Amino acid sequence: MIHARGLAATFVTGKGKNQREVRAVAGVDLDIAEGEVVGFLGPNGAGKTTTLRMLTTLLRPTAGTATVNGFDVVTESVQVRRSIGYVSQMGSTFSQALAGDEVADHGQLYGMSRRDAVARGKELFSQLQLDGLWDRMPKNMSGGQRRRLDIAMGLIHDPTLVFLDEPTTGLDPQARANLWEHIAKLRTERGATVFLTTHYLDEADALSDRIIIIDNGVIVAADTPENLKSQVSGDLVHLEFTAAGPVAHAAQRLEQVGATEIEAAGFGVRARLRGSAKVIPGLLRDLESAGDTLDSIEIMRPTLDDVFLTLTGRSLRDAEAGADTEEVSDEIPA
Ligand SMILES: Nc1ncnc2c1ncn2[C@@H]1O[C@H](COP(=O)(O)OP(=O)(O)OP(=O)(O)O)[C@@H](O)[C@H]1O
Repeated sequence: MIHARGLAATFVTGKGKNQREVRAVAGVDLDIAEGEVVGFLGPNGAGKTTTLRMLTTLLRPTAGTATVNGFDVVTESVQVRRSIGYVSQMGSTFSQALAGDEVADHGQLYGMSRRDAVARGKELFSQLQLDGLWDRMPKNMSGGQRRRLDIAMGLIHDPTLVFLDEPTTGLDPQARANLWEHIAKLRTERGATVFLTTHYLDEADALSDRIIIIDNGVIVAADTPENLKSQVSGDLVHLEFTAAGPVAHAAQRLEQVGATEIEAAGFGVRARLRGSAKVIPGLLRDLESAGDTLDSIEIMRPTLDDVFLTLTGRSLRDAEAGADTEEVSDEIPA
């Protein structure tokens, strides 16, 4: 479905002495099979949107090659565009038109007859829980409804491959969860392949068969969420005692059972521990028989943020905080 080799995009920004090159995407290889839901994850400015724009033919690669649905993104851009659905980060519904008309117009742009476009649009409105909103202006819809309308526009011509750029950004948790359901159904009910960018770790985890992590324009990992998380060195275990006394003993016991990254502070100790479900009961018995009174215990399974931290040495949230926030021009090549 999608194959890319050495895909790269470099932008030149500024003028004269201030001119500089930004390597937004620095040689990306991708292979995405039919029916996969792939989450493309990375901090702000990592190169997600730029990669997506190259794959959807909105931006010409500086180097490398890519085929989408068997068509070359540079020499067969028209065929690529016709065969995909694309829902951009900004959404596409700004006009004063009624929602249903916009969706049907969009279908006609793809060569559908008005009749087919309206019929298909109505079907999509019903599937995306937009019933009754055909004659409403998008500006009078809620954020979640507008995002689902964007998705209806992206699906009107029945593409088998759908690109979604940050589909749930700005939505409240309930609207996000609702959109997740619809995205999951794209595959289960329509057999679509979905390539979505996000910086929500929970979203990537919940929706994707496979996750591709990009950082500074380079892919740093590509695997199933489970495999990625199993690379992280164990669960995070946090033991809290009623006094400082037992902390040193607990840290020692944790070390003996193979824990790493042991940190003791105040009345507590935290560490990474592989197979914690098997090890913890014995450890607790030992502590109890030594008279160490435990106040609380918390065991946290590794998250995709831990994966990002292991791979890059930074937390995804810190990476976001330090992201390049420079204003950029929007170049769409001829
Ligand atoms: N048209 C442009 N001109 C100059 N620089 C650009 C342009 N588009 C993107 N960039 C730069 O390329 C880098 C990657 O940007 P991109 O939008 O692909 O990141 P992203 O991972 O999608 O980020 P976000 O999560 O914030 O959408 C950033 O440093 C950005 O400033």
